[in-house]
Amino acid sequence: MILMKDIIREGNPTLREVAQELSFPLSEEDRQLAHDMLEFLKNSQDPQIAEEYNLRGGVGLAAPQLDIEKRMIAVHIPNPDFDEEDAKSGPEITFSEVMVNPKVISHSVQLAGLEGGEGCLSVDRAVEGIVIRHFKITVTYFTVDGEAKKKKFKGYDAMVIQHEIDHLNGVMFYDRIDPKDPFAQKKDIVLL
Ligand SMILES: CC(C)(C)[C@H](NC(=O)Nc1cc(F)cc(F)c1)C(=O)N(CC(=O)NO)CC1CCCC1
Ligand SMILES: [Zn+2]
Repeated sequence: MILMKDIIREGNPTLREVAQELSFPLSEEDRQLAHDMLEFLKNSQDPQIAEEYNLRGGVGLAAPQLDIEKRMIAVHIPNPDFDEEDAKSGPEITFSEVMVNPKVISHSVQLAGLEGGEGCLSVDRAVEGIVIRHFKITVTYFTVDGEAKKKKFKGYDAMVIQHEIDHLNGVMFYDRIDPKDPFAQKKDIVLL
């Protein structure tokens, strides 16, 4: 199983590399990697397992964070409004998938950012400021079995996916904080 010690931290040059596309069919090794990445996210969101193995609760992970320069990301996004007492609150998990060779093929003009800023499993410090991203994105990607997919994301899910795809291109979240206006007071952005 993937542990925090397997996640490389800022300063490791791999985090600034552009990762390579995978070809299909995936090798057994790449299929195992995909499984392990998604399992890490599920483990990290399980209070018992996270405590036992000292895992930071993660919603997304990109292969370069494991020092593997391949275009593969895993996301396991809880529904912030989920309430087990209220069936109307929707599913517990909004999106859970390993995305191979993901690509943003179009996006909204409208910008957005998480009001509380962002962090990163590879960054052991707080970096303040609004990370400016697209409010809506359309993404093509392949599943582990090589099935081509195209999906639209908006809001929080779109933020997570953009954060992970950035890792495939050597971009860190703080690269997208405007140093002259870190709290984006002068920008027309949707605060999430
Ligand atoms: C860096 C960290 C703070 C751990 C961040 N988690 C997070 O923002 N909230 C969270 C965690 C949960 F477990 C369940 C939940 F619903 C919400 C995260 O996983 N990432 C992923 C990452 O570092 N990928 O490389 C950072 C997020 C910042 C915005 C998008 C992803
Ligand atoms: Zn990250």
